[in-house]
Amino acid sequence: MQFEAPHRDALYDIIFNRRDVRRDFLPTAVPDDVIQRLLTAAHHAPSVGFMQPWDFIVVKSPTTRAKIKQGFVAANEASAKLFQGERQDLYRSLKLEGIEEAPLGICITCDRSRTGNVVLGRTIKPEMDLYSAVCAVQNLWLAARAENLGMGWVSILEDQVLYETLNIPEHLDIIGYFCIGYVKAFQISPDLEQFGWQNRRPLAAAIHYEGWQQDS
Ligand SMILES: Cc1cc2c(cc1C)N(C[C@H](O)[C@H](O)[C@H](O)COP(=O)(O)O)c1[nH]c(=O)[nH]c(=O)c1N2
Repeated sequence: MQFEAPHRDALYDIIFNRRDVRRDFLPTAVPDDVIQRLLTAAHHAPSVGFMQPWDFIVVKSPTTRAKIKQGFVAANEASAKLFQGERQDLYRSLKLEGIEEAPLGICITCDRSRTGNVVLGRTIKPEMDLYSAVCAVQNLWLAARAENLGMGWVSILEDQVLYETLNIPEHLDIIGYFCIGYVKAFQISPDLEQFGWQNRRPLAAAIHYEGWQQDS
């Protein structure tokens, strides 16, 4: 298949308009066929040795989400204390999850033992399976945006909370917990930029031609 300009433009629109969404969620349920499309997109991510090390745990129950939220609250309090003075005040003012507001949660795990010990492409760099699972995250994020669904990554959470609440087998690694739902509006720029936490770095500062230059 040869893609034309409208396909290309649509993909770039999705990439540039994807946001980490933690506020403005609507309670509208995400239909099962939409969830299936999202997970199919995630499942088509690249993976080292074609390991497909991910699993997807779909969470809809408000009771389960309330338990996960409790875990966030504890982790967020501990995290806030790591910042000092005004920075801590700013941290505390940020909305960093939408666990209870978003009607859908998805936990993505990584089975590092899937397909055996010696995996094509992971022989030298063992972390490649984890990176593969993160590729599934990004597919999910972009597919969600294409469905006009907001999605937010919640990493301010002890893994143990997810192992216990979601009954996740110990041999799986936890990649992340994601809040998903329709939203009132998508923000144009990242919340962390809007609220003065961190600006986008200029692209030029991130590009290095022919190797790392002394002054970069
Ligand atoms: C691995 C990882 C983990 C987290 C995040 C992202 C990623 C990649 N981000 C979202 C992050 O703050 C956001 O992506 C950046 O601020 C850029 O904003 P946009 O994603 O472009 O809207 C995030 N946001 C948040 O509110 N709570 C969180 O716990 C996390 N954790």
